Amino acid sequence: MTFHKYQGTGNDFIMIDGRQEIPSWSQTDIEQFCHRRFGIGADGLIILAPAEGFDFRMIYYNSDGRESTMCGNGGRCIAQFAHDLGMGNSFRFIAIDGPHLAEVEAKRVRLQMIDVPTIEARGTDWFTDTGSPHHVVLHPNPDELNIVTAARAIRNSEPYKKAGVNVNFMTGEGQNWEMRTYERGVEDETYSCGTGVTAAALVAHYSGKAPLSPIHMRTKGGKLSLSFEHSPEKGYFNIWLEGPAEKVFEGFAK
Ligand SMILES: N[C@@H](CCC[C@H](N)C(=O)O)C(=O)O
Repeated sequence: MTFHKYQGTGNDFIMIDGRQEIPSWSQTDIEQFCHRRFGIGADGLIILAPAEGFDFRMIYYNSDGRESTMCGNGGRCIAQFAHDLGMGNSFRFIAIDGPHLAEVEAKRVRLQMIDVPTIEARGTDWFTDTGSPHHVVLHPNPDELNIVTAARAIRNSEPYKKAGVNVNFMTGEGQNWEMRTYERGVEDETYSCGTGVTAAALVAHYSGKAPLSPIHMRTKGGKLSLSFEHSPEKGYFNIWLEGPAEKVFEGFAK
């Protein structure tokens, strides 16, 4: 099979052009492709497939080989992939959480995220769904945290235990924030998470610590920005995630 490798702020994906044929791989196959020692290595695998009425469909698998919910960095990378395949500069595609718009310019991609009507307080933390489920913790110094231990304790507790959750630790004020993310389905820290940045930035605004859009979020793999509008009736809407996305290499795997 021919594959392409993309990264968006260090969140990395195996990208497959499924326009002619959609591969029918097992969970074990995909887990093996994503393995960083015995495979190509990636946080996830994405298939660009045809979709009637849209430029393409995004099919996303976590590195555990299971199909999952929306991936924001994956959505930005697949738009860059579509651009590199000669499909244009702006796209309307369908993903598991619904339609998305994306705009590509000079290896930067803006992706419209789904509306987020609600953010729930969970003790002193927060929960929201930005296409994928995210638990958000305001933490004074995420850099000093043993993130795997801290995140797994939350991920494996109620109410998340069965379906899992992504866990984010963030700090900052005003328009400049930083965060670290533990991803469900990778079951480890990743360098960045687009739906996680979206969740964290919206929580920063909702909790009153970041009154203005856009919010700039530094992740382990680079900076992403989130712009949005908010009203008490609708919650968050017109949400755009922006940052770098690029092809790293392509190859052939047996
Ligand atoms: N890396 C992603 C999130 C991918 C989905 C997540 N691991 C889940 O299963 O919820 C992103 O950039 O949003």
